[in-house]
Parts: sequence; structure tokens; C-alpha cells
Amino acid sequence: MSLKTRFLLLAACLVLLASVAAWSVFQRTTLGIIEQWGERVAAIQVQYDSGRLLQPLEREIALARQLSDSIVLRRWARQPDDPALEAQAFAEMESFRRNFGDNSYFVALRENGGYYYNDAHNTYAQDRLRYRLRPDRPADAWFFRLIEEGRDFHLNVNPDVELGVTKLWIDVLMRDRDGEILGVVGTGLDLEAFLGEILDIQQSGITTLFVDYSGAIQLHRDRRLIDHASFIKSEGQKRTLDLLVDLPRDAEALSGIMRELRDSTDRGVKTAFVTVEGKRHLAGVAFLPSLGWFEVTLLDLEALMPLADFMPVALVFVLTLLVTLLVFHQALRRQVLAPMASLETAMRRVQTGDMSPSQLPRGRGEMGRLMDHFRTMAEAIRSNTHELEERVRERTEALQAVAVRDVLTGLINRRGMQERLEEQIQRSTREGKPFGLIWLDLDQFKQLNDAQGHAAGDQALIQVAEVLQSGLRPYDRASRWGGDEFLVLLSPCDQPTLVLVAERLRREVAAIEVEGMPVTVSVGASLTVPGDDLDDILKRADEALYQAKDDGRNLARIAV
Ligand SMILES: Nc1nc2c(ncn2[C@@H]2O[C@H](COP(=O)(O)OP(=O)(O)OP(=O)(O)O)[C@@H](O)[C@H]2O)c(=O)[nH]1
Repeated sequence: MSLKTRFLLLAACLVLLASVAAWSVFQRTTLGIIEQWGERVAAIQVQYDSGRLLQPLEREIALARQLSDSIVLRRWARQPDDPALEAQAFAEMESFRRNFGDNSYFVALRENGGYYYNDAHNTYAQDRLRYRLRPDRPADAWFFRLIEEGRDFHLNVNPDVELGVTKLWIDVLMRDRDGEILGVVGTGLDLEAFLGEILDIQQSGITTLFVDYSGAIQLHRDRRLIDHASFIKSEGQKRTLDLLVDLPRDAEALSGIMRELRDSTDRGVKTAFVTVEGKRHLAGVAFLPSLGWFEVTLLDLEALMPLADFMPVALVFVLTLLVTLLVFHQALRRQVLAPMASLETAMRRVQTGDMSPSQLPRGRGEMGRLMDHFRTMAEAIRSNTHELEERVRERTEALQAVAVRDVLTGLINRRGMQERLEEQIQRSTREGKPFGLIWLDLDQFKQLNDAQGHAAGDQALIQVAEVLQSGLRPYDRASRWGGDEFLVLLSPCDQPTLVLVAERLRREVAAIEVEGMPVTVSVGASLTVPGDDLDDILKRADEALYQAKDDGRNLARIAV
């Protein structure tokens, strides 16, 4: 796997890891924001709804209390059959009827069990005694229970059997001076109208409801959930808050909050997260001591502040990560991968022996230093290699020179002469110019060796070489062909020159004397003709030399 792939994989893994971590932090943070916001909204909503409920109710309750305190009414309650007291009481009740919000009242007397009622249309002006309350009739149980429990004030949601409507009844006990209960008075508010005013607010995601001490639902937008005449029912029969929440622990939490609020003087709002119909809700609970009720506001957090609203933030985050990855990739490519690729190419060139200077980019930091080091190293290798090559060339030339030189005489040897002859034949063929070859062989050299010793023989050879060397033109060449034989190359050359030089060389050698003994040579010379190869010319010169030997030695013979 290449470095680039590995780095990108690593970067992708890191980005992925960072994304997961960031997503979880993002979710937690947004959830935290939503929760904090929800708690504040719940508190405001609860206070707002409580205000809306209490404002109209408190007025009605105050009026009902005034009615229960009426001296006229109390006097009549003790003697309901007294027509004079009844007339006064009816007049009093009539004035209250006009003041009640629903323009209706009820008075239920303990003395005669009479239930008196008149409505907004003054329907029962002549027939206010609607019926007699009976302990054995379930519909009248509220009256007997209130008296039994001695509850001075109670709100009761219950159908009006007579009228066929459901009302929110404000029940207030009427007592005489020594506290004896005379009956129950109050008014009934049309539940539909009341709910329409207080709870039927179309605010999606917000549900407000009111529950009594025991958690039984008293007011709810969904009428089916309202628990009628809760206070006369046993625990298991009531429609309570537990029905709304999905989990038992949520119901327990809400009960706990209600207990806490009821038992403390803190009139604030307490909140808890609950699940309603599978959705997470924030429940705000407040206690309304004047009613003995609790207000519960359920906020559907997902509906009020959908997590999707935070998506642009998430999108910006993801885009930032992608841009970071891109920038990282670009930076990696520019600052590491590209210089490394150039470095690798340069190294490969050095590896293959290409020592020409490499075009490496100038870098900064570690990469720049690496480039500089490589440049210095390549330069050192280049100069060392050059020096080495130079030495090898010199040594080779020296070896070649030694290989073609005769150690004794200092002339070029047979091999050196052969090379020159090859070159000369090619040039002569190319230029069409002949060259001359003179072959010299010492006469009776064996005798000199035998008579004067080998060193004297060597001396004779050296002196002959000196004669040849000094008697030639700069572009002619003399060589020791082997033993006591010498070969002289004359180029350029013509027949007269060949004859002249061959004779001169023979004559000059003949002047040499070693250890008192004369040294002579026999000479065979030949001039090349077009088309000659080396063997042809050597053969002709050799034949001329033999001729000189045959003719008596110390003679020069020219081949024709
Ligand atoms: N001192 C010495 N003698 C050498 C050297 N190389 C060859 N010789 C001798 O040279 C002699 C050559 O003899 P030959 O060419 O056979 O005959 P020659 O005595 O010269 O007689 P001709 O050539 O017929 O006149 C031999 O005795 C060799 O030993 C050398 O480097 N130094």
C-alpha cells in the first residue's frame, strides 16, 4: 500500500472517528439545549395556563363563598319551609345568579334535601326546587360525600343529569355560626365553553391538563380523558395521569413531583422527562393551592424543536470535515508526497548510474533539509565517480601504453605496431595514399650474443632502436617486431622516400659497434598498393628482407 493511500486511509479513519465523536457531542449538546429550553418553556407555559384558569375561576369561587356566607340564605336553610324566608333567599339567589359567569346557581339544603337551581334563561323562576337529594341515588352521592368529608370547597366535574350537560361545579359548604353544615351552594360552569376558552388552544406539541390531588384528570382537551366526580370514586376507578404516560416509572416520577409540590411551600414549576405515546415529552407540573389541583403541561420536544432544525449545523460540520480532509490531502501531496516522488526519481537515476544533476524542488522544514542532504550526497557521489572514472581512464591508458611498449628499447612492440598498421591500412584505403613498411633484422645476432653475452646483445638492440627513433620523421613510427627484428612505418610515403629511408637506416645501424663488434641489419621494404591487406604488405616486406639476407646481409632490398 502506497504512503499516500496509507495516509489518506489514516486521515479518513481519523475524520470518521472525529465525526462519530462530534455527532455524539452534537446530539448531546442539542438535546441539552432543547431540554433547557423546554424546562423554561414548561415553566412559562404552566404559569400562563394557571393564570388563564385561575382568573375566571377565582371570581366564581369568591362569589360562591359570598353566597354561602349570606345570612338570608343561612336563615332559610335552617327553615326551608318558611315562605317568607324562602322569598328572601330566592331574591338573594337571583341577584347572585346575575353575577355568576354562567348566570346559574345551585343551592342544596341539608335540612330538606332540596336541590334549588336556576339557569341563564331564568327557566326555573317559578320552579327553583328542582328535586330532592337522596342518599341512595348515585347521582346525588357528591352532596352527601362533601358533607360527610366536611370539605368547605371543592371543584367537581360532573354531568348535570337534569340538563344533560357536563359542568365544572364550584361547590362551597354553607355553615351556620357554630360550624354546622347547612348545605352546599355554588355555580356550575359549562365545561365545553370553559375548556374551549382555557385548553382548546391549538399549539402543536403542547398539551395542558389539570388533575386533582389524587392525579385524576379534571380538565383535558380530550374530553374522554376527564374523570367525572372523582372524589366519590375509589382509586382504581379514576382516570388518572398514569393513563397518559407510557411507563410506570414516569407515572411514579410525576406522583413524586406532585407530592413534593403539595407538601412544600415552593410554588414553582417542577419538570420531568416522560414518554407519551412513544415520544419523549417534558412534563411541567405546578400546584394550584386555591383549587387543590395540579396543572400539568406536556411538551412534545420533537414537535416543538425538531432535531432536524439543527441539521444545517451538522451539515456545516460535515462540510468542514470534508474541506479539512481535502486541505490535508493537498498539504500532504504538496509538502510530502510530491517532494518524495521527486526524491525517489532522483534516487533511481543515481541508482542507474545517471549522475547528471537532478531538478529537485526547494522545500521547507524537514523535507527541505532532506532534499538538501540528497543534493549534497548526489553531488559527492557525482564528483567521486568522476574522479574514479578519471583515475581508471588514466590507469587504463597507462596499462595500454605499457601493453604496447617494448620494455628493453622503449619502442612500441609488435601489438602496438599491429594496431597502427590496421589504422594505417584503413586510412590509406580511405585517402587512397600509399604508405611504406621497412623490416629490419639484425645480422648474425646470435653470434654477438654468444660471443659477447646477452647484455651486449641487449645493448645492440637498444642502440639500433635509438638509430631508428632518431632517424625518422615525427609522423613515422618504429617498433620492435620481436627478437632482433624491427618494423618501421612510413606514412605518407612514396617509392623514392622508401628507398632513401631504408638505405639510410641500414647505413646508420652499420655505424654501431658493440664490444668491438660491428652491428648490421638487413632491410626489406615495401610500398602498399590499393587493395592491400596487412598480410600482403608484411609478406612483401618479409620477402624483400629475405632477399637482403640471401644477397649477403647489411643490404636494403625494396619489394616491387
Ligand atoms: N641479447 C638478446 N638476444 C636476443 C633477444 N631476442 C632474441 N635474441 C637472440 O637473437 C638471436 C636471433 O637469431 P636469428 O635471427 O635466428 O639469427 P641471426 O643470428 O640473427 O642470423 P641471421 O638473422 O640469419 O643473420 C637469437 O640467438 C636470440 O636468442 C633479446 O632481447 N636480447
